[in-house]
Amino acid sequence: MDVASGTLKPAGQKPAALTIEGLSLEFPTYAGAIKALDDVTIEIGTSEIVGLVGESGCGKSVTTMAATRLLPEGRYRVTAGSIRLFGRDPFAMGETELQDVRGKLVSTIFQEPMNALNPTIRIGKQLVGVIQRHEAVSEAEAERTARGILKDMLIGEPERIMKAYPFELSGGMRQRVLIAMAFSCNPGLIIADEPTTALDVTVQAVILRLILDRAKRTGTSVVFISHNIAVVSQLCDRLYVMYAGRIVESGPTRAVLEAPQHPYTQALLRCLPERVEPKAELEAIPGTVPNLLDPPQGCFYRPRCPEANDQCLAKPPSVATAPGHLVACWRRGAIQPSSIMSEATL
Ligand SMILES: Nc1ncnc2c1ncn2[C@@H]1O[C@H](COP(=O)(O)OP(=O)(O)OP(=O)(O)O)[C@@H](O)[C@H]1O
Repeated sequence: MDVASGTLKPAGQKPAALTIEGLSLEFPTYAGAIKALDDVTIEIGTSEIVGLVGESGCGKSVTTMAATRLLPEGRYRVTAGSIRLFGRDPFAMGETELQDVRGKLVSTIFQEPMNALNPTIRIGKQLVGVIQRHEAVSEAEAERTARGILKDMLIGEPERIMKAYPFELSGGMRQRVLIAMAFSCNPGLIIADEPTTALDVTVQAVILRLILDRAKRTGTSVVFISHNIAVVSQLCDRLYVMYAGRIVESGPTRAVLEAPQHPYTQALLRCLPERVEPKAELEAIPGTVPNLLDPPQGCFYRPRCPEANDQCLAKPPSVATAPGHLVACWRRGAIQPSSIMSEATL
């Protein structure tokens, strides 16, 4: 099954970059199990640019970290579902295979580049090290590749940057270096986990564009993770909207923006600062996100949802409302979606 579109794929087609089907995952704690993911289904096709959006703590990072086995081993339990990275099960991989996959097939760009760079080693040496770890090339060749990718990241003086230590660079420059590192082994999939949240707004757009442009040129799939639906909408072919560990809506970006069906997606769009008049008060979604130790019965958005009724005491199934557009809501269509988009200024 092609999970994204609900259609059958022709036999022999290349496996998707990432397929997650019905994944449920929890963190056991003394206070009980934190149910971080519940029945999450996601598919990222080859060369596809996909956004994963939702409020802080909804499970965006846990989803992709589970897929790349970056969650702390022994501290979580997968209670249902499956993951395939380029057709392979990451949970069936040994440490060597896993190291090979991370870097060669999948690279993650995190929010804080300082944590990902070694502060005591010059940038050039780190970049060359990454390239040589994954490709049998000479040091001179790896240096040439490193310089080329840095130039691609609009770094005017790659020589100077290669000689620098991480602390000598601005936050934006460090993030460009990390992006260069992520692309340096031509991975099939890049996971960009809030890569610009720590940067100035002016730098953010440039960095996101750099990732997108390079990915498009190289045919790399990208998952952009963000709490800002406006930001990812400008970059992605498809969107997944997450709430309290569940995917509540997914579909082609245009369809989700122009006809959002889930009251949570509609609320996210209403709360965009971009559509608020200058000096007007910003709207917020009333209520708070549920406690994942003890989530509410049925639809997790029910306690905050203005449309909820007794039917919402049962878990809503994911239903296709248009080709590739899936919504998990009993009350889908209860609000006229067009009224939201006509107000929004995306
Ligand atoms: N190692 C862990 N141990 C216990 N709970 C965890 C662990 N990692 C994540 N969680 C919990 O899992 C839930 C999902 O977290 P996650 O980091 O995926 O959210 P997120 O949507 O990426 O949020 P943010 O936008 O703030 O990064 C949260 O309730 C979080 O507290």
